[in-house]
Amino acid sequence: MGDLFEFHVTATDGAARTGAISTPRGQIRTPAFMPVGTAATVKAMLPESVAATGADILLGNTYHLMLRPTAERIARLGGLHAFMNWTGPILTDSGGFQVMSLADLRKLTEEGVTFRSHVDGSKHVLSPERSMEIQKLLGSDIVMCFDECPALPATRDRIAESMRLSMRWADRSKTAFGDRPGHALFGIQQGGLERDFREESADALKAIGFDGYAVGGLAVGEGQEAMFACLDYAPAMLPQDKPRYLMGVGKPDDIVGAVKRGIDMMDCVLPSRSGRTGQAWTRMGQINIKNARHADDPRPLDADCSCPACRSYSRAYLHHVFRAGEMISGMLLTWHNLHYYQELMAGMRAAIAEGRFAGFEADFHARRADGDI
Ligand SMILES: O=c1[nH]cnc2cc3nc(NCCN4CCOCC4)[nH]c3cc12
Ligand SMILES: [Zn+2]
Repeated sequence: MGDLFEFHVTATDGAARTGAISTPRGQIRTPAFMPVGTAATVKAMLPESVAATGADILLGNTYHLMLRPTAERIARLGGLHAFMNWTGPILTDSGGFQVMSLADLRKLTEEGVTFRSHVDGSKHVLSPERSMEIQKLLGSDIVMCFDECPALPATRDRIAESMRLSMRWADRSKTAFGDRPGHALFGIQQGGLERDFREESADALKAIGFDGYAVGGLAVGEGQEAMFACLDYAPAMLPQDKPRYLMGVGKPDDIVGAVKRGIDMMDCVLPSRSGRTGQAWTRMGQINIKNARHADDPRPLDADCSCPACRSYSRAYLHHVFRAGEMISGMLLTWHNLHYYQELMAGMRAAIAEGRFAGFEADFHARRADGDI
């Protein structure tokens, strides 16, 4: 019996890789996109619908679940998989990123972060140890280290100080995580856009040793050009035989550029959040379905898309239900967007396996019109 958590690269094309992560709850085909299931649900989707889009793994947010319904209650009810009826792998984040962006009255020390819930004002603590305890109670398959992600732009001193704190927290996370066969702990590289700090962070993480490595500290306002410039060197600093996870990314063209640079896993609220606001992502570009010009259009969003929205509904219908504020509007566009994202991942996996990623990338950009279509 091999390791319960194992990553196999089956083909490479330049820096791009394709393969699979085997876990006790099933395979994760890489490169993989993880839909975000913030409060134990991918908003507007049934779990079986999320599976039908081709997603192998979901992301759960520790910050939200620890506040409501609490990790202890989810554990008493059998863990997050049973609770939300998702039998595949789940990755949970550590809560560190969201506590800094969502909570009130935060106080950050070497120990961790104390804060008040944005839900009911109750006081809470997050630390490497408490984050590991929460993620264990949730039963997640891939656990993220508790880290600090500095907002950009930031001075080199601030970036170095924050990165070194995150590395001390990574060590404490690993100690608190312990030895849990079949469960993985991922470290998170920090260092902003500073090559030397990225190297120092990668070295620190490799010395501790993790089952996978995330590239953190990006998609925080630096812009695509600066993010790609960092991805031109940062992923290669991480072990090539372990999964590399780029956190919080992104738009379809961000995703193609990240996979090109050696990223194996990504997550983003964009396809689901923008689906609820009427923004459809397609192989031809973006469609804002609320725009009046769709009111009489009998065509589907994308005639080549096999999702339920494109198979059975016109742009005119989607325009109507969005304008009328009907619940089906968010359901259909979320499903389409998640389906499109998974189709993009499947297309890249096949292209890398067949050594034609450059052609895939060229075709991806050639198809996309600028602006609304
Ligand atoms: O270093 C990190 N450590 C732990 N979690 C993270 C999460 C992160 N999420 C983003 N970006 C998210 C950007 N989203 C784009 C769509 O709209 C919501 C924000 N960057 C991130 C960096 C980190
Ligand atoms: Zn569709």
